[in-house]
Amino acid sequence: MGSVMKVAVGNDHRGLCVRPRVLGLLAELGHEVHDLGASGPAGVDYPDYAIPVAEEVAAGKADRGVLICATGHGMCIAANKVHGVRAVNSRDVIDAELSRRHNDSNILCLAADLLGEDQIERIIRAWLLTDFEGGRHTRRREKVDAYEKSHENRS
Ligand SMILES: O=C(CO)[C@H](O)[C@H](O)COP(=O)(O)O
Repeated sequence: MGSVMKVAVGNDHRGLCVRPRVLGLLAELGHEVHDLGASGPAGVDYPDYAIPVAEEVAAGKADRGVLICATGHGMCIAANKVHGVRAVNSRDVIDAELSRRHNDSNILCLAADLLGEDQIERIIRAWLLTDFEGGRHTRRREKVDAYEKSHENRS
């Protein structure tokens, strides 16, 4: 059992099918969930969900974020535009764990079209429980942070 976190969650219409399972899992694990996802089947645009979740994480209002669309790609691209976000699109448990251990990922994107619900649950459980290793990985993360900071005010 890991520590209790605030987790912001977003989905578009294609992530709607797995939304109940994801929200239920996070609640079952005892996390504080902020649901920012689409609640109906009408076609929507993933940036409208990825960016609010990413902004919550970047502002420290949420510890982590989970985003779901058909492939995970659009959510991941949009979330990574927000400074301070390290979003990854994970397809398996090892991949998700490595993104925590080496990259300190703070948003997990998932592909509702390509992953079964059981696999999504396994990935989320592992990702939430895995810590950043620090050490040499901190130096590398800091280089990314420094680049981001030096470009903050450029248009
Ligand atoms: O995966 C996605 C973005 O990466 C979207 O969920 C997907 O592109 C939506 O497609 P459509 O409008 O055809 O339902």
